[in-house]
Amino acid sequence: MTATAPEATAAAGPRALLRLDGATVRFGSRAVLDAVGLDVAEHEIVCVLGPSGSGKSTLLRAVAGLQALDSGRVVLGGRDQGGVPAHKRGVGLMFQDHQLFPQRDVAGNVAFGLRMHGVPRAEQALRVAELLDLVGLPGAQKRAVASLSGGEQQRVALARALAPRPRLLMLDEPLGQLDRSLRERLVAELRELFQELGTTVLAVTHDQGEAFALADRVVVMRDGRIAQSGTPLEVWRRPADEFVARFLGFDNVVDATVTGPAAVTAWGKVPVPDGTADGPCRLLVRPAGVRLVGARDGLACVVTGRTFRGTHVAVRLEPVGGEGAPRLEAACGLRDAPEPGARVGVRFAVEEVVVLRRAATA
Ligand SMILES: Nc1ncnc2c1ncn2[C@@H]1O[C@H](COP(=O)(O)OP(=O)(O)OP(=O)(O)O)[C@@H](O)[C@H]1O
Repeated sequence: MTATAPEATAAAGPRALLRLDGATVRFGSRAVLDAVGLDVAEHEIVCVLGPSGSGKSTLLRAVAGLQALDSGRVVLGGRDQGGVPAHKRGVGLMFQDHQLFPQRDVAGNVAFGLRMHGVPRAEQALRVAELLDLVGLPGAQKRAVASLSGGEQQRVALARALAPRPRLLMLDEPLGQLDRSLRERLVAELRELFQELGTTVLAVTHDQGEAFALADRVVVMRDGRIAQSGTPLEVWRRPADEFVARFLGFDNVVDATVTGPAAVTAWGKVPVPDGTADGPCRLLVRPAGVRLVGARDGLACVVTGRTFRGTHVAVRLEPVGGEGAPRLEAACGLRDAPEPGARVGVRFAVEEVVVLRRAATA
């Protein structure tokens, strides 16, 4: 049975460098990759995102040739990779724990793939110098790996993966071990670097911030299937179903019955976008669409908490007296956020309302 979302196969068209077609991996009776269809276009940066155990690493390993498929195909550059061993696939891999060789210096690590390919020594040295410049470690050839910081080691690992000029670079939680501020800086640098080099990248991460900052296209996985595929903006603005919405941290989700321009919900009437079909559905209201008004207006709520998020304050709200009405989160300006305990009214802004597809049951 093919359970791939329709968006999953549509993105890249005939210029796909990588195509997965019905890719399935089973461990025992469980399909860890379940008929996955995915195209990655030349020069595209695709990030696969999903909770732990959703099959992200298995997908990478299958593309790399480190995990055999039970059915389906991996096609690279138009060629079916069935039977092609990992070292002949021309893909670069960088793993979370970056596995540098501790007994070799930086140059020895970066040149590893070049030595394997029999590149002459003088050429190796030139390429190593070029790559160290590129990743922001000029002149680091002779440094011992153990003397490098985590971020520097990550850059060496990246230089090593890029050295043989792989046609596809695959990153598994590339920045997983690093602290948040370094990760944010490196992810922006990585994106610029890949764009400059025209590298085609397939990365997996469970960190949505990382995926959204790095990718041209985000693929959200759930239980071995693709739940949604789209540009970061598309996925952010229109999460396809409740699973994706909640995975992105959107928890203002409620049962609704649509009649014309509004839906009846446990929060009262919520306006819905033009063209929404009448009938029952699940609705998401992004926090930016939960507008606080005077306590006598709209849905009566009490503020139960607030968290500063840098650019805004996330205000948690408990509807008052609404039988079973789910809690809400509102995004408020830094100066407008009410205190915990305050009574407020809530109105909903239609531009932040999303009708969710029913998630396929896992
Ligand atoms: N060799 C194996 N034998 C049996 N089960 C396996 C094997 N490799 C992976 N699995 C199982 O397959 C599922 C998917 O694993 P995978 O590593 O692909 O997930 P993931 O999304 O990358 O998770 P994480 O984010 O935790 O790395 C998990 O439940 C895992 O336990």
